[in-house]
Amino acid sequence: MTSAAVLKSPLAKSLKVALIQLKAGADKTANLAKVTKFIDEAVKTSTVGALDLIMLPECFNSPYAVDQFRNYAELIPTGETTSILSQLAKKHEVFIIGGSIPELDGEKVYNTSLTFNPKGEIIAKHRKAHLFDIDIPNGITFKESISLSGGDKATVFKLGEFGNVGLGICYDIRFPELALIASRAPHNSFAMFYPGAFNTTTGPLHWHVLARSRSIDNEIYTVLCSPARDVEGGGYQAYGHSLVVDPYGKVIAEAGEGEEILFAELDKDLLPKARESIPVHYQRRFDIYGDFVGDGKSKVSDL
Ligand SMILES: O=C(O)CCC(=O)C(=O)O
Repeated sequence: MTSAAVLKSPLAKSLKVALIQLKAGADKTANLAKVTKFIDEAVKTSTVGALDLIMLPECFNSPYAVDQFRNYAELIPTGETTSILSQLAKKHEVFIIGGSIPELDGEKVYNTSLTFNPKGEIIAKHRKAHLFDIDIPNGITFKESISLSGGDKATVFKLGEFGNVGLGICYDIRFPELALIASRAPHNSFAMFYPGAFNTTTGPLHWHVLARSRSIDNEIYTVLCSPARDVEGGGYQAYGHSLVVDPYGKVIAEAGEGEEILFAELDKDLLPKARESIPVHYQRRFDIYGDFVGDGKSKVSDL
């Protein structure tokens, strides 16, 4: 570890974010109108000053249901959701991490997250790589692979002047490798963003622990945006609790269970402080456990 390395933050400028924790129903037009309303409101009511980035939850334009994904799936970039998010990013001159939507590509459907820059251009596209196939007796059974295909790359991209970030979707957070790839050289990301819809069984068990673990493992920010709980709607019950965790692993912002806009500021100076005081970032022993990033074998999207 050199002091020069410690002083250089991968986050060049503090980042002001809003997470939109909304409830999506069966009516896609209503879902998209709600997104527009919430984004307008976030810009107007921000408690952290002018926003740099707005994030949406997983599956914000459709129900989260394996028998519904194909009905709501859109082509990218020609579909209506892509077009609406692009216009909103441009109108408000912010980055938008567009949660995720079902994407149609040939015969396949993916769970896909797009990021737009303040000009409304797509700068990242992540297809959920790890599909949520679980079976917890007396808890929850879900099998995304019935109707979805998995992506085949880790996603890391440049968030303009702020620096690099990594992107995963929900169940992807359980696989620490994506965050490790993003946070290590040559990518040196300052944060992982995960739109996610945990549920009322695995949410209380793992949501906070996983977010804090990704932050502590890599000394980065971890940002999770969930749909709101939908008790009356009766379908899949999202956990809520959208979350921002700092590079020490401390929760700095957390939503409740209902619809809400959560604001947070990612302080650029905290990240090098965390790495300086607990220098695990510089103490890794790839000579002992191998180096799947350094050996060039990881598949990462182009920046
Ligand atoms: O990992 C979990 O417990 C929940 C994952 C999930 O809901 C998803 O991948 O959409």
